[in-house]
Amino acid sequence: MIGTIFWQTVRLIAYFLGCLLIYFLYKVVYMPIKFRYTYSKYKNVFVSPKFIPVLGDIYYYLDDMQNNKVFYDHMKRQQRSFKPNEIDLRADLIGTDPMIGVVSHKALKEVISQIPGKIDRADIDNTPCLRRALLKMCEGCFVNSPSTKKTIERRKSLTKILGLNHSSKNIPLMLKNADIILQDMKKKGEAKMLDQMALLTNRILVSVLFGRDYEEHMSESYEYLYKDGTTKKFDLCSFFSNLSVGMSDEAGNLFTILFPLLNVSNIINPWKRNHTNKLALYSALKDIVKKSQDEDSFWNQIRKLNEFTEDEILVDLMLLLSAGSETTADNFVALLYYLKKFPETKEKLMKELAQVGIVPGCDFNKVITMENIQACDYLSNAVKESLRMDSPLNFTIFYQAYKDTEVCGVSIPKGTILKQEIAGPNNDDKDWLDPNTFEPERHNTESEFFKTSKEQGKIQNVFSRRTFGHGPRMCPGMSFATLEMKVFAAFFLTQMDYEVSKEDLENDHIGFGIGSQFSPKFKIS
Ligand code: HEM
Repeated sequence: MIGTIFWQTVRLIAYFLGCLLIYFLYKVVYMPIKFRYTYSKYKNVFVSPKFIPVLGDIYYYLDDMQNNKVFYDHMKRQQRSFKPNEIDLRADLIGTDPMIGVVSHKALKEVISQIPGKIDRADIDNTPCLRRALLKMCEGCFVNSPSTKKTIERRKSLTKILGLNHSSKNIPLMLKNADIILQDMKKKGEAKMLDQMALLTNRILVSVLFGRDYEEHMSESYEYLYKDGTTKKFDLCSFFSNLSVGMSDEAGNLFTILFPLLNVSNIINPWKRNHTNKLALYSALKDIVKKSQDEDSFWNQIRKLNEFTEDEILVDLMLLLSAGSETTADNFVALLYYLKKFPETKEKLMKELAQVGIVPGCDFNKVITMENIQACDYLSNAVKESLRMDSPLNFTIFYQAYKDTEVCGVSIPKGTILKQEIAGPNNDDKDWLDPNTFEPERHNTESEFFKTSKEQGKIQNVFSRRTFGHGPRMCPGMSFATLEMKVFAAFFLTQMDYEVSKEDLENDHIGFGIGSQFSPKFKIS
C-alpha cells in the first residue's frame, strides 16, 4: 500500500516536471526561435544578430550596462546603423516575449492609420505577460484596455483637465513644492537628483489629482511591507516611490518573465507583498479624497461628471500618478545634466530668462509666470532637445494586433504585440544633424543650425520626434509635463548652483530614462 502511494507520488512529480520542461522548451526555445526565423525572412525587419535564450534582447541591455553605457544605448546605435529606407520594423524579444517595434516613419503612419480598427492598445487584462510594473499598479485603468467607448470617454475627461489652460493654474503649486525640495537639498549640500525630482513631481501630482490640501488629511506615515516581513513607516509620496521601485523590480524578476500567471495571481512574494502595499496606498488615497475640500482636484472635477465610478476614477488617477511622476523628473535631470555638459547652451538660456526678469535671487513667485515662460523660445527648445536626446521611455506602452494585418508588407498576425520605437528614431542621424550634441537651436526653424541641417538633408518631421508617442493613444500629459519642465528650469537654474561629477559629464553614453542604472549625485548650493 505504502509502496503504491510512493510510486504514484513519484509518477505525479515526474509528470509535473515533464510538463514544466515541455512548457519551458516551448516558451524559452521554440517560440522565440520561430519568431526570429519568421521575421528574419523580411529584409525590412531588423532582427538582432545574437539569440540568448531566456534573455532575448535583454542581453543587449545588460551588455550596455556592463560597458558603462545607459541600458538602452544599443537602440540608438542600431538605429544609426540602418541604411536609409531599409528598416521599417524590428523584431524584439523582451525576455521571452516577442514584440514588433515600429521604426520607420512609413511604418508608424501605417500603424496609426490602423488604430483602433486593426491595431489598438494591448488588452493587458487578457495578456498576462504584459501585466507588469506600473501597468499593474493601476489595473483596470483605461491605459490597459483597447479604445472602447468607455475607454475613450475616460481618456477624454482627463485630457481636458490636463490641457495647458488648466495646467498653467498650477504654476504656483509647482514653485511652492520646488522651493521646499530645494531648501532641503541645500541643507544637505548634495542630492540624488533623480530621487529628489521624482519626489517633487510626485508631490505636485498628488496635490492636483487628489487635493491641494492632501497633507492635512494624510496620516503622518504609512506602513510599507518589506521583503523580510518587517515594516517601515513612510510619508505618502515616499511610500509611492518605494512601491514604484518594487513593482519595477518585479517586472525584471525572471519568474515574472517565465511564468506570468504567478505575477497575475499575487499569491506568493514578491507579487503578494507589492499587492498588499498597493492596496494600502489605494486605501490611503481614498481616505484623502473623502476628506479633501479642494473642489478643483481632478478627483472632484471628474466625479462631478457623474459618468464614472469611484473605482474607475481612482485607478485612472493612479495611472496619471504613475505615468507622470518619474517621466518628467528623469527628463528634467537630463536637462540639468546637458546644460552642464554644454555650458554655452546654459549661458544662452540664462540670458533669455534674464530678459523677462528671471534672474538669480529674483522673487520667483512674481516672475515665473505663464506669460514669461511662453516668451522664452530658447527655454522651450532646450526642453524639446532634452526630451529628444534622452526620452524617459525608450518605447511606448504596448499595442496589439486585433486582426491579422500588414505593416510595410510585413505580415502581422492577430495577437502580435507592437510598440512604437522612441530612443532610436529620436537619435537617428538620418533625420538629425549631430544627434549626440545638445543643440536647442535644431528646433528653431529660423536658426543657422536648422538651415545647415536642412542643407545636409537632415529633415526632421513630426515622426522624428517620438517622445510622447503618436496617434490616438499618445501621451495626454504632454502639455503638463513640458510646462513643469520649463517652470522647474526657470526656478532651479536661477535659485541654485549645481555641480555634476566629471566622470558623469565625460560619459557620452549616459542617460536617465526610466530604469536607468545611473543615479547622479549633484552638489547643490
Ligand atoms: C516627460 C514626461 C512624459 C513623457 C516622456 C511621457 C511619455 C509617454 C508615452 C511615450 C506614452 C505612450 C504613448 C503611446 O503608447 O502611444 C505615454 C502615455 C501616457 N501618459 Fe505620458 N509621458 C510623460 C508625462 C506624463 C504626464 C505628466 C502624465 C499625466 C499627468 C502622463 C499621462 C499619460 C497617460 C495617461 C498615458 C496613457 C495614454 C493612453 O493609453 O491613452 N504622461 N506617455
